[in-house]
Amino acid sequence: MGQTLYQKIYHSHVVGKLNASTDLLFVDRHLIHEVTSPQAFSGLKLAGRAVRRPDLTFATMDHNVSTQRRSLDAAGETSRKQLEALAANCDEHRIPLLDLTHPDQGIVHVIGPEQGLTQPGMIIVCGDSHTSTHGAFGALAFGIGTSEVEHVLATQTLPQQQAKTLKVEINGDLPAHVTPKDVILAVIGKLGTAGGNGYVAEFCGSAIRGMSMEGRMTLCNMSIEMGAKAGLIAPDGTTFAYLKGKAHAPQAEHWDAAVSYWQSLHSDADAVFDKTISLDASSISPQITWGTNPEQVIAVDEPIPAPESFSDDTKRQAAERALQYMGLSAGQKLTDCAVDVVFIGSCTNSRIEDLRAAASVVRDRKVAPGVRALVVPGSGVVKRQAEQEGLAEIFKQAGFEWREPGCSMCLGMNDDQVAAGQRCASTSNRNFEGRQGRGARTHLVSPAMAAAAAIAGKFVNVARLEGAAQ
Ligand SMILES: CC(C)[C@H](C(=O)O)[C@@H](O)C(=O)O
Ligand code: SF4
Repeated sequence: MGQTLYQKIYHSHVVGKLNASTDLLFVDRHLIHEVTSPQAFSGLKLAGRAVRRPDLTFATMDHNVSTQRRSLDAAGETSRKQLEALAANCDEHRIPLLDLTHPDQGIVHVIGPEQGLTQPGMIIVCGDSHTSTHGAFGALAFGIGTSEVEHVLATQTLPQQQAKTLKVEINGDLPAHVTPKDVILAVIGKLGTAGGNGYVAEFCGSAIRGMSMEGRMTLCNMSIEMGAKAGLIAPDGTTFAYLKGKAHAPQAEHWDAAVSYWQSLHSDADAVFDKTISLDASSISPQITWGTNPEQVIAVDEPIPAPESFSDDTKRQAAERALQYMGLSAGQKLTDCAVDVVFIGSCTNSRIEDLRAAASVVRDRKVAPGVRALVVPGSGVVKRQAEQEGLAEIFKQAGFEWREPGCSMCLGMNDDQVAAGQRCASTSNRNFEGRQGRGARTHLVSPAMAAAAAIAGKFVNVARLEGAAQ
């Protein structure tokens, strides 16, 4: 029987067997940031151990940084301490760090691919759940806990058990204005936030093949939001073209050898998946979440479902509670709801293509009065490119704030928060209670939809925004 892509990568990394079901896997890349690494380094110090492979470990500052000004203390005392600890640990163990003075600093899941650190066939881990993003390159990438971060720092290996395999097949053409963000929200809406529990998902089908690397990253980024351990896409010409020439990508004579290995990284025709779901791309409309988990999602023109429409008790109760928290009622249309804040950013949607999509909606228009709108590029590389392409100017002219790179308003860990009761159109990946600040109400959307909301001052189907570009 053939193997799935996941199984191929898993098996090629086994360096030891710990018991009947647990293997020890070699880790090719360990990415670290300021939030989940300090305790791991303390543990290492207590045990008197060194970092085993500082050359395979890479750090960036992202969660706690201020995107308003480049200073370690700009987002408060706790942030400053964590950022300083990261800098000291990287210095002591000779780990490369993209700090606030580095021109390429940015969100960990944006910088990895950009620097060519993320490559097909690798195992990539990070103390961060959205490490699944890197799966877009055909790497097995997943988030780990702080004690596992310590284990990887000390040994460059990780004990693992094999996950089940889930195939998510998406064929057909996406309608105009429907983006990879809408696709993954629709998949989560169908599968539920627990539907992927215990699985590694592989996305395939003609709609996936047609996506850029940025789009594939958006998709894999949110595979954790359906409970999957990781999301994967087999590498192809699009992947190779993206990687060619990147700083850490294989160079010169190593390139061809790497590509010929990468070409073997796909699920065999006779591989058997434990579960399969499929979706027709042409049936997907722009999506928006109405509740407090990413599964509570609808097409933007649909009415909010009634809690009674859920047959499952837990889901019904979750819907009731979500409506209360969100200040919404069943049957209401989100296109009748005003927005207070628009956030375009996060490791889901802060790459150049996301900013291009948003800018094409914003061009020659103005942010509606009373709406606070910000664009936070995912990295210094994205920021520079957006400035060169004139996108930054389009945003600023329209009344958006144009920021420095970082996680920003994706989560309330820095100086960007949504106030209690305010409604935010956000391109991030989580709409949990309090995620963007205590009492904040988050609606997850694509960059184009967020941009349209900023202009209209309320949620609107970007396809119907008068004279919408694209
Ligand atoms: C802070 C970090 C541990 C967390 C994660 O693991 O995902 C964060 O990035 C998030 O998005 O909630
Ligand atoms: S941008 Fe948001 S989701 Fe991504 S790593 Fe930062 S906090 Fe987590």
